[in-house]
Amino acid sequence: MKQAQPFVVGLTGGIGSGKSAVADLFEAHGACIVDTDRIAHELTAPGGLAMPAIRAAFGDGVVAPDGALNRAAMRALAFELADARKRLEAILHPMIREESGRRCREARSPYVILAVPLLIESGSYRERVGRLCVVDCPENLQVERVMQRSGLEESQVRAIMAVQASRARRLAAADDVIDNSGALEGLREQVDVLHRRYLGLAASAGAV
Ligand SMILES: CC(C)(COP(=O)(O)OP(=O)(O)OC[C@H]1O[C@@H](n2cnc3c(N)ncnc32)[C@H](O)[C@@H]1O)[C@@H](O)C(=O)NCCC(=O)NCCS
Ligand SMILES: Nc1ncnc2c1ncn2[C@@H]1O[C@H](COP(=O)(O)OP(=O)(O)OP(=O)(O)O)[C@@H](O)[C@H]1O
Repeated sequence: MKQAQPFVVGLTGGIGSGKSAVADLFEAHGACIVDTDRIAHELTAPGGLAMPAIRAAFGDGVVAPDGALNRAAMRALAFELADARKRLEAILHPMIREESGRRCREARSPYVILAVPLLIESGSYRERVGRLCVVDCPENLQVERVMQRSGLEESQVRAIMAVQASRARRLAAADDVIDNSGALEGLREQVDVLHRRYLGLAASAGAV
């Protein structure tokens, strides 16, 4: 008999909005998490499947001595030159799509959280999800939190935000919105409510 597929909930939000913090809370409820940022990092780790193509496209300057992607060098290229970003995405995105699809199919929880920063921007992910959950906070908080976490300058964070969907566009596409404009503790209760909702949706969809 064919194995039922888990119900897929797409989780998105701008850089630093709090997707990882939210995903951790869903995981604590037993949901499988498929995180495309994590897959992108795996593909670009030492020996990563994407590294030969990245080296061929951009040269040794974007490769660290251990063979991993030199993320700072690549970031400088990708968020300053649209053409470089497109070439990087053309290498990574098909690999990320394939691997995230495989992980979703193999997930064995009633619903799976598919965390994708560029979900709104990408039609192929929207087709894949049964529900779209957006983590939202004001842009100045995104900037503040990313600067604190990564040591990037404000202009660097804003350059990344400039190539992402706007807050308004994300909110317009959302089925569910998690407000992360307050303290981290405020997330738990919102995730509890959504967890129950997603269990119900998964059951009606006939997922495992
Ligand atoms: C340019 C790179 C090397 C910079 O690495 P860095 O360690 O600084 O960032 P990291 O990968 O952890 O991503 C952090 C955040 O940046 C944003 N971001 C990353 N890539 C992109 C992109 N192509 N377009 C818009 N925003 C992006 C997302 O919000 C993401 O959560 C890296 O982001 C990358 O390889 N990007 C291309 C792959 C991609 O599109 N990843 C997004 C997930 S599908
Ligand atoms: N409500 C909050 N209050 C204070 N700090 C927060 C809050 N939510 C998230 N953070 C912090 O902000 C940073 C970004 O959060 P998180 O990594 O969850 O976002 P993200 O959307 O996954 O980011 P990215 O797009 O860069 O992967 C982290 O350092 C996190 O600990």
